[in-house]
Amino acid sequence: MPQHRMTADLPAADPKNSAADGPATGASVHVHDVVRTFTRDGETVHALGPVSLDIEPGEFVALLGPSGCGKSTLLNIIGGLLPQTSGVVQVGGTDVDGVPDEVGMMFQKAVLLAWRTIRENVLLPIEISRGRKAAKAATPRADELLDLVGLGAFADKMPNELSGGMQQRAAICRMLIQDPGVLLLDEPFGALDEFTREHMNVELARICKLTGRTAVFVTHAISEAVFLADRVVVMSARPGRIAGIVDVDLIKPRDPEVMTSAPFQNYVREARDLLKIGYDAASSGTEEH
Ligand SMILES: Nc1ncnc2c1ncn2[C@@H]1O[C@H](COP(=O)(O)OP(=O)(O)OP(=O)(O)O)[C@@H](O)[C@H]1O
Repeated sequence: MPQHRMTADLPAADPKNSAADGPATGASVHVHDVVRTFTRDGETVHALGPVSLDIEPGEFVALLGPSGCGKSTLLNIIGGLLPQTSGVVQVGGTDVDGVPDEVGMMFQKAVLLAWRTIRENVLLPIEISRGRKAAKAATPRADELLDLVGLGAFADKMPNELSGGMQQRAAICRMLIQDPGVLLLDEPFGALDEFTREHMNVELARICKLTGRTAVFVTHAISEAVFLADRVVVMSARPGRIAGIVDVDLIKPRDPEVMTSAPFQNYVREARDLLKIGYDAASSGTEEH
């Protein structure tokens, strides 16, 4: 990390802090018999499905599965970035056709614009969708969100002055600025060191609990999935299907200490067994192309 970069501690959880209050609850997600194929070198690649999944408003779902099983494909279909080949996808009860207003997305890289300040980056989605005037009017809200993730003092800094974890926190604010009911997160902290990643997961869980938003979180990491989720949806190797679902009945908010507990380890084992079933099914010849 260059020396001029700054770091900031996350603020302690404050139940009274309502800066990220958006809709009272998150939106539902409905996925029914969704299939996605791609054409590669003239051949059809069966990447996903059929997959069916219903996610309740305010629920936190982790999509867990081996590399290439179609997790990102499913997330991008829910987020309207990629059309399904067949099947039905609804967010908030409405068919997905393009990126729904209710959806906010976050990826492994924060991809902040280098020539805009942190605050201006957070305001970018509003500027794109509703213009500069609306973005200016939303400045107090951007500052509230930056406060919420401990970046209040960094609003006027440029992205290259912040550490990777701080840039991801700014990306969380950018995702929340339009008050989306559903957060779609594709390995958002995968590029961060383990300690920062753990902090970010605690922070994300806190924001989701505080605001009641629905979240769909893609990960390869079993313990991360169990730590964050109400339900861990385990996918089999390509073509990705649901191998099974683990209901995680651990009180929230969760402290990282919970990871050493016996119930947590049991959930991890359950998810690992389901992953193994998915691998075995794929390697025994049921995998399609
Ligand atoms: N645009 C595309 N064209 C052709 N094949 C694709 C395309 N996008 C994805 N695929 C294939 O679909 C399958 C699923 O890809 P996807 O990225 O959704 O998997 P994933 O589970 O998210 O993987 P990872 O965990 O490694 O990111 C892979 O075999 C991938 O190569």
